[in-house]
Amino acid sequence: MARLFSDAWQVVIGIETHVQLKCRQKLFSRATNGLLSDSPNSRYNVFDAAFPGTLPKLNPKCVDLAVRAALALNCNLKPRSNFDRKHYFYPDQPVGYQITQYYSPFALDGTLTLPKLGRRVRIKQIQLEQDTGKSVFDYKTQSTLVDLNRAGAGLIEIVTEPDLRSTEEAAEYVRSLQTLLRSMGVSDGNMEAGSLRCDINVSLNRHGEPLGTRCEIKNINSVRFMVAGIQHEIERQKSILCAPSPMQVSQETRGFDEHRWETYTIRSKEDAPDYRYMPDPNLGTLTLDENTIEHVRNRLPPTPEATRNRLINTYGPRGVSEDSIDVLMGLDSSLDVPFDGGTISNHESHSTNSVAYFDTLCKGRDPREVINWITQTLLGLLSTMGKSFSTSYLATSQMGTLIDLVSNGEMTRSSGRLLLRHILLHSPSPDTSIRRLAKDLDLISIGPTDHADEICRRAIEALPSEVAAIRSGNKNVLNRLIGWVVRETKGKADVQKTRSRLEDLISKM
Ligand SMILES: Nc1ncnc2c1ncn2[C@@H]1O[C@H](COP(=O)(O)OP(=O)(O)OP(=O)(O)O)[C@@H](O)[C@H]1O
Ligand SMILES: [Mg+2]
Ligand SMILES: [Mg+2]
Repeated sequence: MARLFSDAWQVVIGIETHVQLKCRQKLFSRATNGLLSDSPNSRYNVFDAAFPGTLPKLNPKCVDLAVRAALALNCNLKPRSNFDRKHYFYPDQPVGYQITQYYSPFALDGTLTLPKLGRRVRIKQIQLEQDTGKSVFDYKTQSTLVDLNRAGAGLIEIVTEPDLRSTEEAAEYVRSLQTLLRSMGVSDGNMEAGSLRCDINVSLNRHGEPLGTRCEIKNINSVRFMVAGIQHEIERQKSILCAPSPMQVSQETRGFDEHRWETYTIRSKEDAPDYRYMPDPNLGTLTLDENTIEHVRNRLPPTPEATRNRLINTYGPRGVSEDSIDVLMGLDSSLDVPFDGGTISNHESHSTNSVAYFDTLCKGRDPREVINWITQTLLGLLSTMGKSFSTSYLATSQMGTLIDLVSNGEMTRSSGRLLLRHILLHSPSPDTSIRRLAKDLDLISIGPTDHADEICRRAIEALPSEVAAIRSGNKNVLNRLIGWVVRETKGKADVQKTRSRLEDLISKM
């Protein structure tokens, strides 16, 4: 009964995504964009701090990246658009307004098709705007500290029509948008670091009836939180609409409580700030002529879809599964260094790092081995260390040597794993010889030498009753002898080779 009741409701979701542009300098000032590791207030200039008399100057490189995003999302680009002031008073926004494009955004009417669920999501508009600084409340001194490093950084806000119908669709939308923007070199798209943040609008209505009133969950920085926030919002709105004396959902701006996994009221519609939008008199019209747009269009990096197809066609026949290609494509690193978006390159390496890393490693190697090392061993080790994926931990030549040492039997797989772990923990310099390091760490296998034979003989001597059991047909006991050899060689003995060596020796007894 409860199930039938809940199915009567349609879930409607629209998403506003704020994306930090991967540009060296800010949107209207020449200050360099800050990194998370920078000390507070080390990356701003007089304009970002709103000194009187300073004027904005549009950074064409931000425009260039914004145009890339709009083209990748199939938008119509407006030949002329303008900037407006949106007023609100927060300490991390010294001038008292944010410059955005309210009346006339530069891109309209795009689409993003969700690759797995197949739904076409309409993009209502994209606007260029500034980021704010950050305020941090210090409990010790009971005061608010302001960091202006992020103030004035270039953002685009990508707004969908209310086209999404479930948490699955919302999650796939954000993930595919993230992959698209990364592969276009538009943004790091790193949700945890705040370079991609979403406002999620949720409403419920009965099928066939007009849309319900939306509540907006602000500033979501992970897909998990987004899904939990939407789920909670659906239940909350349902309980209002289905109460014994049903009520209307009131329009609200809500937050997501990461500890309680619930949304909570930030402000109601009545308390909504009056932004007093007005055209910014200090900025002229942003003009985008056909030549500029064509120039960007002709040099767009391949879309994730094109890259995925290429990978499947090239490596599929050589045994690499589509699933592992999807894992690889989801690995894009978030670069530590700000990227100067002005240099458009149609080479994938700056944007789809993990793919370029994989392509390079596959030259002369079995792609199945390479994909396993990247998506299983490397990724597994990184997750136990709480680190995120990056191709910068070891150069392709070093990773290549490591893979070769294992493939050609000079090192066991478990020693290779140990070596990789050592490298991740100690970050040796890019010119360190991996073979040398493996030798220094005593990880090079014992080969098919007398030494290996001798250890197997010692195992046979040490475990006479096990040998007797094997000789009388109990083959499983061989594992105990193999275990003994592996322990004795501190994991350097190759298990397969040890097995056949022991079998050979025992059969000759
Ligand atoms: N009934 C609805 N249910 C769910 N989502 C909706 C509904 N109506 C509109 N939306 C979505 O709400 C979002 C509105 O974003 P938009 O930027 O246009 O305005 P805003 O939220 O009022 O402004 P701000 O940028 O200041 O937050 C869009 O993504 C839109 O698809
Ligand atoms: Mg908006
Ligand atoms: Mg909004």
